Amino acid sequence: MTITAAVSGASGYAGGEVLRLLANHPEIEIGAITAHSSAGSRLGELQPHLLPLADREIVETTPENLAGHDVVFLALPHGASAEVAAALPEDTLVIDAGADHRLEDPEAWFRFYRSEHAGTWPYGLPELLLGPAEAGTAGKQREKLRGARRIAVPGCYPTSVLLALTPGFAAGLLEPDDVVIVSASGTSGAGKSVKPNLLGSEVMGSMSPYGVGGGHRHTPEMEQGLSNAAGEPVTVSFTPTLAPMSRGILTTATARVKPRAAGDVAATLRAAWESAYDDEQFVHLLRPGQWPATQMVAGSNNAVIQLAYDEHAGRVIVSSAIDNLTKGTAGGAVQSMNIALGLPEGAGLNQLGVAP
Ligand SMILES: NC(=O)C1=CN([C@@H]2O[C@H](COP(=O)(O)OP(=O)(O)OC[C@H]3O[C@@H](n4cnc5c(N)ncnc54)[C@H](OP(=O)(O)O)[C@@H]3O)[C@@H](O)[C@H]2O)C=CC1
Ligand SMILES: CC(=O)N[C@@H](CCC(=O)OP(=O)(O)O)C(=O)O
Repeated sequence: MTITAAVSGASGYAGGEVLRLLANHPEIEIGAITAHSSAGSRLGELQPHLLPLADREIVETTPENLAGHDVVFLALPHGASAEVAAALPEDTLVIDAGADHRLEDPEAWFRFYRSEHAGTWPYGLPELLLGPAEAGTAGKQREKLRGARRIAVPGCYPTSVLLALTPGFAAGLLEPDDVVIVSASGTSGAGKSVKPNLLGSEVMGSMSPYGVGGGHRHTPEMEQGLSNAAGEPVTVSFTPTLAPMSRGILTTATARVKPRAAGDVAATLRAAWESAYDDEQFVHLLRPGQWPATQMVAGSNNAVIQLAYDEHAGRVIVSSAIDNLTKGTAGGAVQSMNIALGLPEGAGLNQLGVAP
């Protein structure tokens, strides 16, 4: 039986990437392609790389146009998806790439988004460790996605950070109050609309931080996933930076190691990350000494991770690289769809990185 999928926000970066992946998905037929101000245009005018879909018409994002599909992907600005989703039948699989349904705590939502919380949906990060290994609750998020009909895809920075740090927290090896994270993102993370700080002349050959001082809205999403894994509240200091590249996130996260990780600390740390990801097809712990680079994963659903123990400072340093539009958005969305529908988890996601 053919599975039909509608994609909203199809003129944008996230929606375009969902379409790129679905065009190669063996089980999916692409149905309605919707957006807003570009409704009435041909997809080829806005997404010229999606050659097989170039003649398809973009229509307005309305419940009527999204009706009648098995799956609906929402890649809309924050605040727009809750209303659209509420008008869709409960048995339609709705996968939201936006932030509206990611957070469990309405107060944290209000603090960072200044609007009413729309609710919490199962979080679309299948490899996420759910709790401390010692408490015997350390299943993974994929179990919560099987059969789900509403899924909230993580933010791109939280994907890179949670994959990097949850193994250490779930294993009880890291102090919860001394976590420092710096991530560099490609400019596509900010979406397609024109912003002065994203003009080529501002970005090319230059890097700068933004959202400095704990203000970035992904902070509570990171703390939510890390606290659940640790079984105790985790506080992070997160600073994003903008890098002169179109795609990719490189995260460097450091945390103080608990005294209980005595003995060969480096080996204890590595064993925790190995056991978390040994069986994963998309999350790869690199060979010792090899460090992540965004090119390794460009256009692919893979995440690459490496860690080192800094004995002098008593800290673990974890580096992760993802493609913000693939594993960080559309790839995570398609992977979650596969799990929800009982398809092979990697269907349509076998692309490798394109380095150099
Ligand atoms: N870029 C990234 O790396 C990531 C993005 N996301 C999330 O995905 C979502 C889309 O982001 P991104 O693709 O980057 O953004 P873009 O600005 O590139 O695209 C936004 C899309 O939303 C459509 N749109 C705008 N306003 C409305 C509206 N009122 N009703 C319906 N559609 C509307 C636009 O249509 P039109 O052009 O026709 O007006 C366009 O298709 C956001 O929630 C973002 O947070 C999540 C993770 C990573
Ligand atoms: C470079 C850049 O600007 N990145 C975006 C994050 C993109 C993303 O994942 O965000 P959502 O939570 O909106 O889905 C930002 O910092 O706002």
